[in-house]
Order: sequence, then C-alpha cells, then structure tokens
Amino acid sequence: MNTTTQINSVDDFRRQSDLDFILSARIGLLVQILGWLLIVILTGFYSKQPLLTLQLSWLIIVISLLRFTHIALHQYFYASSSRIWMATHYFLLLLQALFWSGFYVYQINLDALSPALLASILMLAVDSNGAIFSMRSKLVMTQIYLVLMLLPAAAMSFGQDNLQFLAYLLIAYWMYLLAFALRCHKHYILNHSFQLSLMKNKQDIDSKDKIDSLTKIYNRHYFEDCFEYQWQLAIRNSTEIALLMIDIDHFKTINEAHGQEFGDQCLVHIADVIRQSAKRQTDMVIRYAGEEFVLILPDTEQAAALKLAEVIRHNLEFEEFQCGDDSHTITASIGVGVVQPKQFSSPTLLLQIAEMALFQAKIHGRNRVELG
Ligand SMILES: Nc1nc2c(ncn2[C@@H]2O[C@H](COP(=O)(O)OP(=O)(O)OP(=O)(O)O)[C@@H](O)[C@H]2O)c(=O)[nH]1
Repeated sequence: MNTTTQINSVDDFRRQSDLDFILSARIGLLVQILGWLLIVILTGFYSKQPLLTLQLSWLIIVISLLRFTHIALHQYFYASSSRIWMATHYFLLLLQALFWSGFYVYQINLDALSPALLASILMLAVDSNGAIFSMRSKLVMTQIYLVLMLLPAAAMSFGQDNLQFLAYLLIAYWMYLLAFALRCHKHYILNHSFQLSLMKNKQDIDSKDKIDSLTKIYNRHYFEDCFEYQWQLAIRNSTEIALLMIDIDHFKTINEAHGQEFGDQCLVHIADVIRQSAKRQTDMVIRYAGEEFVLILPDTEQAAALKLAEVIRHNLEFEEFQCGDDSHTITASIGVGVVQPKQFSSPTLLLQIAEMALFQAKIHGRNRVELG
C-alpha cells in the first residue's frame, strides 16, 4: 500500500495529511485495547464490577473494531468521499476519547482513590502523549482530542477535596502537551514544505536536463541518454529501429529575411508539426542542433519510416508558417536510416546512415526524403 502521495498542490498536501492522520492511528488502537485489559485485570475492577466490565469491554471493542475497519477500508473509499471519510474518522476518535474520560469520571464518583482510577489517569496521560505524535498532521483535531481526554478529568478532580492537586497536575500536563503538539505540527509542516521544494527543484533540474527550452521537445543531451537505451531494447527484442534526421532548408535565409524572433517561432512550429505527425507514444522527437531535428522510431520498418518522413516533409511545406504579418514556406530535407541492431553494434551506426542520407537529400536539391 502506497502511503505517500506526490505533493504538488494544497490538495495533495491535504490528502497526504489525511492519510498520515488515518494511518498513524493504528498503533493507538492497540494501546487502547491493551490498556483496557491491563486496567480491568490488574486493578481488580473486573472482580468488583463484572457486569459493567463486560459492558464497557463490548463498547471499547466495538469502537476499536469500527475504527480498525474504517482505517483498513480507507484505500477503497477515501478517494471518492474524503470529507465524509475524515468526518467519520474524527467522530470515532472522539468517541474513544470520551470513553476514557467517561471512565475516569465514573471512577471518581465511585471511589476517589481506587487503583482503577489511578490506572485510568495513567491511561489518559499515555494516550494523550501518543496522540500528539500520531495526530501531528492536524493541530485543531489534536487540541479537541486533548480537551475531551483531559478537561472532564481535570474538572472532576477539582471538585474533589483530596484530588485538587491532580486537577492542577492535569492542567499543567495539558499545557505541556499543547506546546508539544504545536512543535510536532510545525515540524510536520516544515518537513513537507522541505520535501515539496526538493521535489520542485528536482523537477526543474530534470526538465532542464531533458527538454529544449525553446521548442519544449527533448534536447540532444536526453537523446544521447535514451538512444543507447532504445538501441539495446531493439537488440533484445530483435526489432528494427528507424531514425529520421530532419534539417530545415536555407534556415539562415529565413533568419536573415524575417529576423531572429521569427526564426525562433518557426522552430517552435516545426517541432509541433513533427510531434503531431509522429503519432506513436514511443516515437521520440528531439531538437538535435539549431535547425536540425531527430525522430527516433522504435520497432519501425523501412516502408513505415519513409512514409512518415514524407508526411512530415509534406506537412511542413504545405502549412505555410505565419507569425504576425510575416509568413514563410518551410521546406526540409530528411535522411532516413533503418537498421536491425546486432549484438555489440553501436547506435552511432544508425546516426551515420541517417546523416549520409540527409547529405544526399541536400545535394539532390533539398525538400526531399532520402533513404540511407
Ligand atoms: N532563429 C534561430 N536560428 C537558429 C537557431 N539555431 C540555429 N539557427 C540558425 O540556423 C541557421 C543554420 O544555417 P546553416 O547551417 O547554414 O543551414 P541552412 O541555412 O538551413 O542551409 P541548409 O541546411 O544547407 O539548407 C544558422 O543561421 C543559425 O544561426 C535558433 O535557435 N534560432
């Protein structure tokens, strides 16, 4: 089960803090059941009040089972109804807090110094302390939980002459827990903001490493990384791999006639045309050099590669490029190489074949496709 979502937005953060809140409640559930068993057995509460022990045991078991089921099913239902799911979680959690403070209040009215009362104070202290960490993702909920756990106990102790010291101790403890809760929550937020900024930096670096800033297609650096990989994949699968080397004709003249900005927009348009013409998910469009593009076509035969090269050449020529009032007809020469890579061969081979074919296309008059 994946408990960590990638945090890119406020919604992602809310989802992650909900999940942290839900999942960290699991240990608390065990503590509650164990704590209850120890209290009723070790303090003799069961022998004094067997019927009440059974009734309360049922109650705590039912609440714990409901909470356990709710936590276990979160992966199926949380996504579709996150608010209702969290509201139910809070409700069951607060019910459990009320169980413990109710038990304390009942004890104090029955016998102010019974062993079960002292044990339940210990339980309130242990559980509240554990809650600070497990609920660190939701500060308001932690505070409500502490109020329900400790306020009734403090108020009732205050009302008993011989237990007023306990009321002061509980209030002091409560203050300490509030400060501790604030600190834990602050750390939680800081940790996530740190992760978020790390992830953003990584995404920036990744995209700078791969993507050409002008045309937003893959850059040569990425091409060098992935061409070798595609080559090895083709060897492994015994498939052909095609490479189209596309060079824009007389681009220098375009720059000189219309200016650098027009030339830049022209390159963006060319990248779009190539990207739209190559429709397979596995096809890779790369800006190889200034006005030179490469298209890698994994698992593609010669006839299909030639057909696609012709489509690109045609689309470039017949969609006249327009930028403001200026327009220009773009033509490209395309060299096509297709090979079935053999063990221990180098991908440079395919690159050389396509480059030679491109050279042929240029010397045979440009605006044409040649096979290497
Ligand atoms: N606007 C713009 N021009 C670029 C960019 N990168 C390269 N160029 C220009 O592309 C032109 C390439 O010129 P050449 O290599 O002589 O090729 P060509 O003029 O296209 O001629 P042929 O390829 O022989 O048809 C140069 O003038 C470069 O300045 C760019 O990012 N933006």
